[in-house]
Amino acid sequence: MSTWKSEKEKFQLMKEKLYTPVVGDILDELGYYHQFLPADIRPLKPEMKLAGKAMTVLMIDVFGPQKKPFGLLTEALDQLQADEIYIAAGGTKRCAYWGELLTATARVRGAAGAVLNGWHRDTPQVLEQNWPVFSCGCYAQDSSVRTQVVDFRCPIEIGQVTIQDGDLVFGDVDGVLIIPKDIADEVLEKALIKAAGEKKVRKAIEEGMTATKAFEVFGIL
Ligand SMILES: O=C([O-])CC(=O)C(=O)O
Ligand SMILES: [Mg+2]
Repeated sequence: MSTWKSEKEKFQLMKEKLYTPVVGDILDELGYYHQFLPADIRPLKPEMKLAGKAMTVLMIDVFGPQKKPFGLLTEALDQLQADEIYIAAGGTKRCAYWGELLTATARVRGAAGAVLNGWHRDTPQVLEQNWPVFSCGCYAQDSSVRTQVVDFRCPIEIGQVTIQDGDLVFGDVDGVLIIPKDIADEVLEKALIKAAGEKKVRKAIEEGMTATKAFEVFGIL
């Protein structure tokens, strides 16, 4: 019996009660050592948080005008589902992979956010939509003559992490974690327990307990 009644409630709970450090600790505990995306993938604003299911997107470099500009980009966007996160990788980051109009398209479909192993552009127009975008930073160079989406809902890799379509994506100011779908519920239940434990440790320390004693008593740091 899980702590949440629906997927929606699960993602809400993740955003309210969990933070990436505590979930990363549980993944380590279970032997999953390579689940954090590289540290240069950051939220546009520190308070942005995202939790949802990966909708994976594969990009490549192209050079010059294309027979089908952007490749399968619009098709990928138009089949995004509620609570999914558009997560794109591939190519050598020669241009923006995301912007104002892509944000609007994904947002009105109920998608939960975007994660790019690349740049975004239209920063003020993305920020005013108040919707979580995580990227390597901003750079306005256009994509139409430099990249294409060649596939989606296929495996992708970012840094040391392999991401399958449907894996859980969890992001906050400290980074972005990929939680493999087969172990996600176990990881989240354990993380909720650890987060509650961390609160107790902090309280004990604030009331005078030494770090050594706290670790001995609670086994958490
Ligand atoms: O063309 C792009 O790379 C993205 C863009 O400007 C937008 O979404 O508005
Ligand atoms: Mg634009």
